[in-house]
Amino acid sequence: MEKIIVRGGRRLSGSVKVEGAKNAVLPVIAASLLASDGKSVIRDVPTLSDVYTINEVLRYLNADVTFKNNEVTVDASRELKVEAPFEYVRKMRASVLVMGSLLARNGRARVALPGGCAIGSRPIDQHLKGFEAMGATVKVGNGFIEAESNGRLHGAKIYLDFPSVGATENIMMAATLAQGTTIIENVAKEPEIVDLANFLNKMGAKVRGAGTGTIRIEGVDVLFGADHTIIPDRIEAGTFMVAAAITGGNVLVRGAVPEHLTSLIAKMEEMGVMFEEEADGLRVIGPEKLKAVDIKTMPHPGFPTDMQSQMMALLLHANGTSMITETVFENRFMHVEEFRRMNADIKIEGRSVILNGPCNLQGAEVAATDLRAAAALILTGLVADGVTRVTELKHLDRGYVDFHQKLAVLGADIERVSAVEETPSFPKAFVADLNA
Ligand SMILES: CC(=O)N[C@H]1[C@@H](OP(=O)(O)OP(=O)(O)OC[C@H]2O[C@@H](n3ccc(=O)[nH]c3=O)[C@H](O)[C@@H]2O)O[C@H](CO)[C@@H](O)[C@@H]1O
Ligand SMILES: C=C(OP(=O)(O)O)C(=O)O
Repeated sequence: MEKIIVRGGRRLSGSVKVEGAKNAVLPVIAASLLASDGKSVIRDVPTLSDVYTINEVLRYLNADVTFKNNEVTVDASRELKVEAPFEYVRKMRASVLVMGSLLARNGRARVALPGGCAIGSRPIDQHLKGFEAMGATVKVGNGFIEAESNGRLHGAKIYLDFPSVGATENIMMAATLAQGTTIIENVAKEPEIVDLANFLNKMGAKVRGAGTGTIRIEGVDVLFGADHTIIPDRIEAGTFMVAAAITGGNVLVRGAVPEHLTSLIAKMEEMGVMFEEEADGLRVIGPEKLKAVDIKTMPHPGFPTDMQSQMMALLLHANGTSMITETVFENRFMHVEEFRRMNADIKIEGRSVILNGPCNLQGAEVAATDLRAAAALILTGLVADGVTRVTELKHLDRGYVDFHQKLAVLGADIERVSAVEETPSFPKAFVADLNA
């Protein structure tokens, strides 16, 4: 088992480069399965364990995939298999995103039921409702969901009960090859949805309205491989914005797109953090004293749930009482107990957390409960008194490339070691192109 060891007390300065977005690249790779002709080239792909997993899923399905120098190429022109087994879905829930493409290409898809995870039960009923509206029959049994259509899917009018990111993506992908027009209402508006729509349109699809509440897709007969560069990761950018702010530092987050980060910037400004837009990114200047604020997570353009735990770390260090309300996931407060181990004054009340800062944060051995919690605990370690040891780094490696090394370059006292010897080691994500 590996650990990240942080010694608190350093102000961060310098610049850090943001990778391509995990939550954009996973659906884009899944969408590349729709091309029965030509190769897709996907650029700025981060070396994350989730990317290796989705590549494995595509290979299992009979696509030809390479991953080198942050570039994924996919040739899905051969006949595809229809099944994504549990071993992949268990590792990464986003494996269910191949379902829309497979159903559209093959008329059949069989994907292991994802089950719950550390942040909630995460059903996929809205994805399935969309497939059914387009003419598929959906059956659930023996741990699998199977969707089948008698011939080609047809266009439909679909209203999502909640603007689910995954359901919007899966239905969009399925609708690209359907006969006729599909209109999806109350869709997710995240920048990753727009990135997926842009990729699909480069493949020959006709998708309009991505980024608004209604998406309209005119089905086409065939899609082709396309060349696409993934948008920068707004959650990684946000995590480094918090790292700068919590240490009272001055950091240029290169590649950060301010329009993707409006709600986070607004909240951090309320806390006293200063921002300067520069040609290649966003400069973040932390104040001497941070002010407490209240936060409620919401679908985009509301405050992102994927920044909730990192902001909790920042608010533990702010002056006053704050409340964080989580409305997107039912159980995304597992990290609260770990923060308590670091002497945080924090309590859960229903879907909210109340915290009183500034806490006299103390280094401790803590375990990451999910990927953003991993980052948040490390951020807390940057200002805690003494040494913080963070374990369960498999979560971190799903979403951050070389996180400790990037922080070290900014001046943090941080290292990653194997737990037994506590000697330096390299994370999986640092080993270039495991799949080459
Ligand atoms: C790979 C990826 O892009 N992951 C992101 C995606 O996850 P994901 O696509 O899983 O998130 P959704 O937007 O679908 O889920 C949001 C909420 O809707 C519920 N729901 C969803 C679908 C459904 O059919 N039924 C249902 O009830 C979920 O349980 C959850 O409570 O968006 C989340 C919300 O911004 C982010 O936290 C994740 O980082
Ligand atoms: C919850 C997240 O991802 P996933 O949906 O892949 O679990 C995340 O990126 O914070």
